[in-house]
Amino acid sequence: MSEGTTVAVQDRIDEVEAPLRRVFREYGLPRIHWFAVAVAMNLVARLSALVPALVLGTAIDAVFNETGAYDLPLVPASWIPNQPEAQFWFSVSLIVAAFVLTAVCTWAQGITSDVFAHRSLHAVRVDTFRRMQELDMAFFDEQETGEAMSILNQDATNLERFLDQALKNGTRLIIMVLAIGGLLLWINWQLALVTLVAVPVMALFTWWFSRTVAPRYDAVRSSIGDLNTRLENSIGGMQLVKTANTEEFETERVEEASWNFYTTNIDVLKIAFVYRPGMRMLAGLSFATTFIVGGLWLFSGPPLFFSGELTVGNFVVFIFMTQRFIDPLAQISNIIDWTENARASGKRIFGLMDTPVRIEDDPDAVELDAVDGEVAYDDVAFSYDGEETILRDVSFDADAGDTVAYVGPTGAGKSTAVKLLMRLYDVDEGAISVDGHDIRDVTVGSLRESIGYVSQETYLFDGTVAENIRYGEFDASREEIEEAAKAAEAHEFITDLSDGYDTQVGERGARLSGGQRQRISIARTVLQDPDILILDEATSAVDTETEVLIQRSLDRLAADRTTFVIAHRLSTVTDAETILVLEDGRVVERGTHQELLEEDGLYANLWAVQAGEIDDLPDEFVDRARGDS
Ligand SMILES: Nc1ncnc2c1ncn2[C@@H]1O[C@H](COP(=O)(O)OP(=O)(O)OP(=O)(O)O)[C@@H](O)[C@H]1O
Repeated sequence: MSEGTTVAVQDRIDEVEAPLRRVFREYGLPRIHWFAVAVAMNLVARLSALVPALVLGTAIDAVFNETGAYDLPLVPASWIPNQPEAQFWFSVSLIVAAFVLTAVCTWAQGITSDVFAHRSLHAVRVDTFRRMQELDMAFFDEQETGEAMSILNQDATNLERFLDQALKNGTRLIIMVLAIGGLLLWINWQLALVTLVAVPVMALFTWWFSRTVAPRYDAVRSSIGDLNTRLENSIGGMQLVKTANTEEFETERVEEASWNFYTTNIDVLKIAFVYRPGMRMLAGLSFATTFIVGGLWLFSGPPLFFSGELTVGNFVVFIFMTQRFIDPLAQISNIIDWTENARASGKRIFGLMDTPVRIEDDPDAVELDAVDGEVAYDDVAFSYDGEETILRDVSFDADAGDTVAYVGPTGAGKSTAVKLLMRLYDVDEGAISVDGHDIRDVTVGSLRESIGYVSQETYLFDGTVAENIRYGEFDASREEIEEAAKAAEAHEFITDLSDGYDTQVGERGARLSGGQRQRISIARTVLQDPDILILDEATSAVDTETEVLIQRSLDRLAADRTTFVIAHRLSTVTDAETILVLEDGRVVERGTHQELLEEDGLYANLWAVQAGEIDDLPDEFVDRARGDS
């Protein structure tokens, strides 16, 4: 038995490892030059931001108190003037220059890190969307639209915030901790140890937080997907909601999904409520201890086990620097927040990207061109879930130009049979061939290009009538579009619309009637001029008058090409070369209309009911259609 078409995206999500490393490797590395410039600018900006405090401390001791020599790290002694007044102005110039440098570099760093993040995410979003389109229909059967939208929108945005904010602040943090830590140790290593003792404690606390919060973020991401699905479903079905008077019911369902989102968020916040103030407290403690020890040192010499000298200038630098050192440390909570959120989102994005594409071109696939339209099904069997067989032993040959009709009770597998021809799903057993080529040996693109599909569920894109007819044949001229519309009996109503072919159809064609939408979709197929045509209950959604119009255009469309018709109304298929009667996934009768009437089986019974010759189907057929048998 085959594994069926089930696409378990959730399983893939669970299997994704180190998603952020992967984002960086696959999307960050190709744009690493932007990141490198951002890091360099960050480095210069952060280091130059330390200069004013350092210069101030030195100036206090050397210029004002005259208790120390004027020397600065990395500044050659020959540059430093000897006179106190000159030293004062030298200090002022350094401080101003440092401020300007910090501002310029911060600006440059902001731009480059934004460009890096947004370009990387643009690529992630487009790749994810492309991948999603490559997945077979089973993915779209199972995946809710809202969930897919939330992966493309929110999850991508979370990654963007990681690449932008988290990396920017993360590098800033590393630079600050290393630079200031080093500087403090250089100025007075003993007092520096007092300040730095907070670092390992904060690191441990952060490690605990990120481990505890990670699974909770997975739940948040999943609950927002559910909420989006709920909203998308309710808004998409607004007509039904209104006519069924179920606004309250829908509100309750949205409320439930929204509440679930709230509770998952609160689960994260419960931990964050401990962590964030905890980090602030540790930061405050570190600052206060440094201040107390340093203050006592200045008043009455080194306290406790400390030794050596601490000048006023040193103390001022320490207080400034400790503040600058502690602030980014306390910001770790935000970085962790962004990172964990992005990690959960990255798993969902890569889970989708890792979902295998099962219907794709064989490496040796050939283009299917100049198609005659011979179609053969050879012992085809298929199941959607790997368990319940939907089609079995389906075999027939259709010559080029033939019309093959599928008839039979609802759920017999008629639509499934034609979907297999378009490779929306692959057969489990047997084979389908076009012009003698197994459809798995030709490119999916060329196969689908040679098939036109008109179904009862027409889908129009938001845009004009002309754009919808041209969809897929983007080079078509206005004349060709109008010719196609005329052949589809649509030209007249289109010219009566307010803007003719330039009339906006509204979302999903909402401003048009069902029959009008149907004729636009037929015009699209006329323009496509396919070699093989599939009409899946193409006239079922319209009134009798429109049906006559549509049927006329369909007959014209079907005239010279191999056509598959699925019809409940048997009067529309009496001319078919072959009628296949499907029941429970098997072909139970086959032949022309006349032959099948003579056979006096299921088809003859269905015909008799539709022709009004008998009032009802025999009970056994009704039971079977109900699924009682
Ligand atoms: N995407 C799907 N996933 C799982 N099962 C499906 C899917 N589509 C159809 N089925 C099942 O396959 C069986 C055949 O469905 P199909 O749409 O081919 O029948 P049909 O003969 O075209 O019915 P109808 O005349 O009502 O359109 C049904 O039992 C249906 O529930």
